[in-house]
Amino acid sequence: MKRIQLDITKAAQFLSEGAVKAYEPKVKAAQEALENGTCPGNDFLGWLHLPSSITPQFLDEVQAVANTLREKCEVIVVAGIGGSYLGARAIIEALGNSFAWLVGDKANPTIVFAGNNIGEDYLFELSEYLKDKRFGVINISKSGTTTETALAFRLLKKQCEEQRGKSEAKDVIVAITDANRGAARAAADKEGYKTFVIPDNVGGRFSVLTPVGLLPIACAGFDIKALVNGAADMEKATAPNVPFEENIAAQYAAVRNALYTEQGKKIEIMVNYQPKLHFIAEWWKQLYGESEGKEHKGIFPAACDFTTDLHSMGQWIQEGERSIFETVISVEQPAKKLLFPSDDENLDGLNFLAGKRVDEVNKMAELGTLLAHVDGGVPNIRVVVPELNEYYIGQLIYFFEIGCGISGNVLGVNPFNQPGVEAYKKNMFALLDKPGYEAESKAIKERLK
Ligand SMILES: O=P(O)(O)OC[C@H]1O[C@H](O)[C@H](O)[C@@H](O)[C@@H]1O
Repeated sequence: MKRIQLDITKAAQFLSEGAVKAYEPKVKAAQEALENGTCPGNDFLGWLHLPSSITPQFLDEVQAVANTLREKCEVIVVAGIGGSYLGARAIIEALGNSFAWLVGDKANPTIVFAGNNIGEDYLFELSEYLKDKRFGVINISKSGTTTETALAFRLLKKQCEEQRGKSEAKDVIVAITDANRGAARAAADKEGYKTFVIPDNVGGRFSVLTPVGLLPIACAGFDIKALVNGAADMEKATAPNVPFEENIAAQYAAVRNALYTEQGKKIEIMVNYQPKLHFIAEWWKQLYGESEGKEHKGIFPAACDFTTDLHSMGQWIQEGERSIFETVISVEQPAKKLLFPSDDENLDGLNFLAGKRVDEVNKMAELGTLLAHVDGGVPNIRVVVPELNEYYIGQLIYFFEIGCGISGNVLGVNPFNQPGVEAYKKNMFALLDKPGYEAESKAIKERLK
């Protein structure tokens, strides 16, 4: 099996000589602190050796529950937000057919997502769509109290029970939540749902290799053993004993910190050339954004889909403020093969491409863009993925997780908390007159007068 590769040469050229190497001691210290559990947030390190500690028996148990849902449901609604949503969606979309919901795939259930917004139209339209479907629900929330998810789940549970009857609904609703606390746990215990526990020491954004990601991914028909294998191989390849030059997570953490502190590159744009990777970037944005954006520090993680966004954001990237760098996920081999046909009339002038694979054009777009953006002053990091399958996606996931753990420690923040996300919730509850928020309600309404 191949390994994901990292090429930082087109980023390092923007830095002073030896700048990446200069980060070696800091990166080593960060890795040791993670390994020894001496870093800030050390009660959230359960993800660190998760891939190598998942047993085949556990994966069999997840698969068995997935098989039951697959048998009994034509649609499975995955309810969750943030870390309880993005990993599953990222992997399912990266591995799936781009038109999954249109192709009438009889072998696999349709997976849809809810609980990640409060859009009334979204929820109404979802419930309309589900009306004549045999559907099940995976209710995912680590805290078990997240409003968006709880709201969607209340609607979905009611609809599922109305359509299938309470006792059958019980068999197609699964909860993934805390072992003891939260409303999702209370409902699961009362109704007798099958449950999986999100370990206390695995934070939401690091939880994709727990049942949070594994169950929906298995339900979609993908190989969770290969996924975990890929992650476990990357765990080995990025272990603290791997020399700095060979450790791609250490290199990634070093180069992005060097670009940030030495060159003032405050925005990292994750770029893909395969539309099905869009949600990998969404997952990555939460991982790095919530981990590093605190104490008024941190690189802002952004994302673009190329070549799509070259026709919109391309101008800004080429010539706007020079505060950005790019991290490109480059897929070596597409899964499918499509050749450009020749055309006798050649009205579009594209006969020079006849007989070439579509990917050959995509790769030249990628190379041309890389050179243009580097010429325009945008440092470029390339993450090369051999192909999009479960094994390499597993590698990619762990690479970004460990890279994030190291990078956040090098930056000097606690990468495993997210105190800032509470501010909007407090205001929202106060504005909605949630019981227990009486004083806040009064204060916020004063401000709005
Ligand atoms: O899994 P839950 O407890 O429902 O949390 C879902 C998400 O929402 C929170 O507000 C946090 O910002 C995220 O880190 C978390 O992943």
